[in-house]
Amino acid sequence: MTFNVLISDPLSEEGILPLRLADNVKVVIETGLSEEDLEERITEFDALLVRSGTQVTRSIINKGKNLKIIGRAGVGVDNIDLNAATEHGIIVVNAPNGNTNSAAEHTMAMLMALSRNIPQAYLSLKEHRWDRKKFVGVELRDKTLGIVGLGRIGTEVATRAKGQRMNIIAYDPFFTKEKADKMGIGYGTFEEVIQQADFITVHTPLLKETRHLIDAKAFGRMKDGVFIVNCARGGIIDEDALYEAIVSGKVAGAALDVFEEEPFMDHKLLELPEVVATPHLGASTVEAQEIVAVDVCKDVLRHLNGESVINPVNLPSLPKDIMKKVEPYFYLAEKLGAFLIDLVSEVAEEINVSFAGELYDIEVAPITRNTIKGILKRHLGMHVNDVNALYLAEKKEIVVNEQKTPQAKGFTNLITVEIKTKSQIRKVAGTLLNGLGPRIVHVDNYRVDVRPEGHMVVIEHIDQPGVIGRMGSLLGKHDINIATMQVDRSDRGGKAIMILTIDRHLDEAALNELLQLDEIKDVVAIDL
Ligand SMILES: NC(=O)c1ccc[n+]([C@@H]2O[C@H](COP(=O)([O-])OP(=O)(O)OC[C@H]3O[C@@H](n4cnc5c(N)ncnc54)[C@H](O)[C@@H]3O)[C@@H](O)[C@H]2O)c1
Ligand SMILES: O=C(O)[C@H](O)COP(=O)(O)O
Repeated sequence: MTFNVLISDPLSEEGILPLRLADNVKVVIETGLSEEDLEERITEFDALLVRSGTQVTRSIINKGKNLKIIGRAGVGVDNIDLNAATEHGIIVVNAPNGNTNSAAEHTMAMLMALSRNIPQAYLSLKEHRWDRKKFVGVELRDKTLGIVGLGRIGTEVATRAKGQRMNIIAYDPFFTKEKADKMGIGYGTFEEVIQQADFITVHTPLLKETRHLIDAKAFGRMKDGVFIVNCARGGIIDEDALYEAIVSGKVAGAALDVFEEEPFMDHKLLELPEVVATPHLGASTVEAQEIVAVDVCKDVLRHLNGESVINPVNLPSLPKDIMKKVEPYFYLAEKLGAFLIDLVSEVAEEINVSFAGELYDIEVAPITRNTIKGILKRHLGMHVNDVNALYLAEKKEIVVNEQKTPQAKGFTNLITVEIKTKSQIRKVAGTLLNGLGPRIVHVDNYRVDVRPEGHMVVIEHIDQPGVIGRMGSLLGKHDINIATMQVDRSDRGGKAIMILTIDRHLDEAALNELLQLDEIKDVVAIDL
């Protein structure tokens, strides 16, 4: 099978080599497409690769009938409708580490350009003026740099600004006084940072919570003559409020790499001589572009080839060593879910997934996702996947619970899946046997030992002599060969269960005839 990959923003040619070298991938590069063009083109593609230039809207995602993955060669995913992607089961990956250094260096360049009026002075020279008085700057040394958002880039900026002998004070919801002491920088609340800083630089993502984080009210609390730097995202700073703050003299100057609307040709902020600006160049270095493109292309390839990705955005990511521990359980978990839902004859209202034994100590959320996927696929079809399984369960108003216990009833590991409906509770448990693979070991309260694969029949019957023989002859009459059989009972002469694996699907005629046998109470055909 060949996968079609569309690249709709300029990506480093060296960076996309992994895709070009893959023999199951066809790469198409088409940049500058309008939303309408992309809606039309996207239908034939399995993967879409973008930078910040392409707005991947819900309507584009809706049209992406074959779309399996959207790759962002960079950090910010605010140009991608993540909810729409998740609902459609499309995984979004980014390349969060590749441009950290470049963005931090660009921030420092902007900070210095701002403090020493370099762009304005250069322009003046170009216009044949030798003007020294107009461009007297300020030093960075001993000034306080307020950093809002101390993630990858914020941290790198802090290190570099210390080298400029600046005092740093930072705010981030995940930053503590202890961490600040270790880094040798100051810690403050958002209010403290913006009140104490001579220069403020923002390094948060653009989220609902960070949109206009720096607004007129925030400017009002800052020192007079403060300098502002934004090399993160347009929209974190309210541009109208910034304009007013500069005109009023509250803000001495601003260095901006990013804007609320991009691209643009005219911007009122650029009319102000106190503003220095670049057209979103923070990640635009040869080095960063090569790394982000390689990283994202490799993840796209992994996903298309059915492997786990390294940098998922709409799925929690797991470190490699943990993934190695949980991945072997995915198949068992999905099959347990698929097996159980076929035994349930009403709408599932609650799904409880319990993990025991060695699973007690590991991150089981991805295993739960696979169970839910197995359950939902039965009725919702193949488009259910790891990305949208939990979202779809929530949409169907199914409560999903996850539990853990150290005791595994004699097994080294045990996954128990229980489905509650209005009037039923059914459960199945399975284990991964060392060297022997997955097994179903409990169905309701019966003990069995069945490989969860192929064509199966679950028969609930009364424990009476001859029932197995009658059932066997009936299947024989329908030319259905029994490969394995497991039987267990509640008590002698009581309720019992039979699980058969057979060589072909149990057709309706055979199923109905089985139901005619007096001792047989229920028959379910399951194909895993
Ligand atoms: N100009 C460019 O070309 C360029 C290049 C790379 C990254 N960026 C942008 O820079 C930003 C940061 O990137 P990163 O790689 O450092 O991301 P990151 O995820 O490592 O760091 C972001 C930090 O912001 C913090 N944060 C979130 N909400 C906050 C709030 N309300 N107040 C304070 N802190 C908050 C988070 O806790 C996190 O630590 C992103 O918006 C990214 O898109 C821009
Ligand atoms: O979020 C990012 O990674 C940067 O804003 C870079 O954007 P770009 O890939 O469009 O340069």
